[in-house]
Amino acid sequence: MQDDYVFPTERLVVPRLEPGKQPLVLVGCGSFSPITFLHLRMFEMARDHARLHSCYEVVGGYLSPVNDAYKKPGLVSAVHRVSMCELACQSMSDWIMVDPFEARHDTYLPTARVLDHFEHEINTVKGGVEIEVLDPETGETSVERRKARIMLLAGSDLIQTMSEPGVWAQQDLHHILGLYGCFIVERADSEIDQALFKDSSVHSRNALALYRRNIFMVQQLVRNDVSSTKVRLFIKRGMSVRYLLPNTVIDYIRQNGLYSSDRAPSSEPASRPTTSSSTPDSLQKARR
Ligand SMILES: Nc1ncnc2c1ncn2[C@@H]1O[C@H](COP(=O)(O)OP(=O)(O)OP(=O)(O)O)[C@@H](O)[C@H]1O
Ligand SMILES: NC(=O)c1ccc[n+]([C@@H]2O[C@H](COP(=O)(O)O)[C@@H](O)[C@H]2O)c1
Repeated sequence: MQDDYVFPTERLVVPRLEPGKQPLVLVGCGSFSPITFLHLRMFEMARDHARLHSCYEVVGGYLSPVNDAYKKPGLVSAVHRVSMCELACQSMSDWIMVDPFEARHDTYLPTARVLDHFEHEINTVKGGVEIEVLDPETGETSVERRKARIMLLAGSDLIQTMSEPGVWAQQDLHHILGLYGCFIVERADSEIDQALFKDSSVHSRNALALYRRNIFMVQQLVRNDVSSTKVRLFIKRGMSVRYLLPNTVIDYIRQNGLYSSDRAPSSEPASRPTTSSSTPDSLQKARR
């Protein structure tokens, strides 16, 4: 990891928590090649869902673009993907941040390790997040620190892969779903089979059923089916992608000539993870 890395915290909000609510930080892991409006919208949907239907209040949101070593087709260099995510957040959001830690790491990082990084930075290094506390007797407010819950934010296609063999290490699933949890935004072409979560199903011993209470399903009340794959295809064909992603990102893509040819996405050398079965190659094979 490079020396100039600084964990971004400048957009963490300081909410006045209602009684019984706990602070929550959402971590969106993905390729973001390129980032679309739907990726940003996922954070808004999850924040509403948390406020209305859970004991959590979102205090921060992070995009964590995957490392180049993930080698997913269509992945342009992490330098570009991080830049596009930063442009999107700067121009479109006042609370979503980009953490380049995973993208800049020497090797691919399984999602469990990425969430550990957020837990470490927010709850160990910072000692938690700031929240506003109201003294009911005096009516005065003060700011105090509380540990934040860290959760993964993903689309329903990702949670489906959690029951596919070879994509996730079992110990990672127990770690991600048991220790952290996730907000899952439904995706048009990835209907969730509820049997995945039922104790009586054949999946009852798997992590999805075991930690069902830590998995929050977020309905898309206004369906948006945009995907990075479609955006890349449109650009390659010379078609318009306006209103599918921020103009700042469209300008960046044009200036850097991204996605217009089948050029290899990155020339950076990638080393392999050795700690679990979740190697980039095994993940991509399992998902083909
Ligand atoms: N239209 C969508 N609805 C719900 N979730 C989505 C949608 N598009 C992306 N996501 C989710 O956003 C996260 C990050 O997306 P990522 O860039 O990895 O995938 P993607 O947009 O499907 O890209 P690609 O098309 O390159 O596979 C993933 O968890 C994915 O499930
Ligand atoms: N074993 C793992 O940790 C594992 C498996 C599959 C996807 N992921 C993550 O999910 C995110 C999205 O991946 P896809 O773009 O392949 O859906 C990426 O950040 C990737 O690292 C992690």
